[in-house]
Amino acid sequence: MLITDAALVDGRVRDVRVEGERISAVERGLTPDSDERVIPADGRLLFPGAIDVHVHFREPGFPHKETWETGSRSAAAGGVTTVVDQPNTDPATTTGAGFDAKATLAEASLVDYGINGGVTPDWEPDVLFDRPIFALGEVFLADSTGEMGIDAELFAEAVDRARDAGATVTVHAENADLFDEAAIESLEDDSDADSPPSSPTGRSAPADAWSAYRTAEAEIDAIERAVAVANDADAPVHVAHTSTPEGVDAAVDAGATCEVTPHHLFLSREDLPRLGTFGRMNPPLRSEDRRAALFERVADGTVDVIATDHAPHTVEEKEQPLLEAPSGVPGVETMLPLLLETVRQGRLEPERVRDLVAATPAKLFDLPQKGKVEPGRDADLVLVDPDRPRETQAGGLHSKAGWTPFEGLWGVFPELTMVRGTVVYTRDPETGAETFGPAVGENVRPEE
Ligand SMILES: NC(=O)N[C@@H](CC(=O)O)C(=O)O
Ligand SMILES: [Zn+2]
Ligand SMILES: [Zn+2]
Repeated sequence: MLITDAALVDGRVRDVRVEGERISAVERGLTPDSDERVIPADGRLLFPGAIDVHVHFREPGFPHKETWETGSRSAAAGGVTTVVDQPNTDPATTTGAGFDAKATLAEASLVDYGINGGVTPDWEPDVLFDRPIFALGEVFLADSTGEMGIDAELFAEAVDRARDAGATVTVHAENADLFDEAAIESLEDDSDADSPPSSPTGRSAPADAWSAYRTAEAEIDAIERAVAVANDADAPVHVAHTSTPEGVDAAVDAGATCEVTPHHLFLSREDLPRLGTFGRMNPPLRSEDRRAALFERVADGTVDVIATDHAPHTVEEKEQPLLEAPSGVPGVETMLPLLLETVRQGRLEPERVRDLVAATPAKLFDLPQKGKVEPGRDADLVLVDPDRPRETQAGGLHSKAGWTPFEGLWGVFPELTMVRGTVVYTRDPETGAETFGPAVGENVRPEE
C-alpha cells in the first residue's frame, strides 16, 4: 500500500509505503507497484495512531455501558489505534481468571490493546504477573467507580511487587481523608429520604458540589505520598488523570510521569451548570484558573501524556441525582480531534500533540514499534484534513454511552484509521458515510 503526498507532523510531505503490518518507507517520489493499493493523501496530515493508555471498555461485567466492539469502534473513529483497559470490571482484573475473561472478550477489538492488572485485598499478584499485563493499575488510592480503593500498606506492597515484575504502577491519586464531606452533606439528606429526592436531577443538578467535595488538596496530597512510596521502592510510577497544575508539578518534580485528560484540559467548573451530573467524574472538574494552568503545562511539555479516562455510563445512569449518578465521562473518540483543533487554532504544536498521545506513551510504556510514522514501525496511521473541523455531536459518535461532555466543541476528526496495515475506519468527508474494518486488534504485550 502506498499513501502518497502525506503531510507529516513536522511539515514534510512524503510518500509512505506500508508492507504487511509495517511502514517500510517514508520518502519522496515513491512509485506504486502495478498491483499496489494507492491512497492519495493530497497534502492531508498523516498522524501516528494515538495510544490511549487509560480507557474503561466495561467488559466483562457492564456491556450495557460499553463493549470491546463499541469501545474500539469509538477509538478507531477517533484515531486511537491502541487502548489500555483498566481493571474495574466485573470480575475485576485482579486475578488470573479476571484477566483471562477480559483477554477473551478483547479479541473483539478493532484496535490494539493492553490490559492492566489491578490491586484489591484479594488480588493474585503471582498469577497476575504471569499473565501478559500492560502495567499495574490504575491502582485506586480512593474509591471511584467499582470501589477498588486500597490502603497505604497494600499500596506499598503493590509497588514492591510491580518493581520486581518490571511493571510500571499507574495510580488514581486522591486521598479520601482530605475530601470535604460538608460540601455534599445537604445532598445526602435528600438521597436518604424515602420520598424521591427533592434535589434537582440530570443536567440541572448542583454538580459543582462534587468539585467542592473531592478537593484539589486530596489529589495533590495523594500524588506526593504515592510518588514518595514509589521512589523509596525504586519503582516507576505514573500518575493517572492529573487534574491540577499542583499535582502535575508534584509528580514531575519528584521524578514521576503523569497524564492529563481532555476533560480536565477543555472543561472546568464553569461548565457544570450546563453539564450537571454528566460532569461528575473523579477527580472532578476544577476551576477555570487551574484548567488554564494545566493547559500551559501541556503546551510547554511538562505533562508527559494525554489519555482519556474514557469512562462511559448511560444517559439513564447519569441522569440520577448527584450522589447516585456514577462518576466518569466518555472521551476516547474526541481526544485527538479536540487536540488537532487546538493545533488548527495555533494553540499547540503538531509535534507536541504527536508526543502527548503517541510517541511519549510508546516510549514510557515500552512500545518501541508504535508512536511515530517511521520505517520499521507498525502501520498505525490516521489520515485527517487538518483544516476541516466539524462540530462534536453525540449522535455522530460510536460509544454506547450515547452522549459526550464535549457536545458542540469543534474537532478535526479522522477520515481514515489503520491498525498495523489494516484499514479499520473510513469516513467520506462529503457524504459522512462510514465504514468499520475487521477486529484485528491484538494484545501489545506478547505472551511469554
Ligand atoms: N474517572 C471516573 O470518574 N470513573 C472511572 C473510574 C476512574 O478512573 O476513577 C470509571 O470507571 O467510571
Ligand atoms: Zn481513576
Ligand atoms: Zn480511570
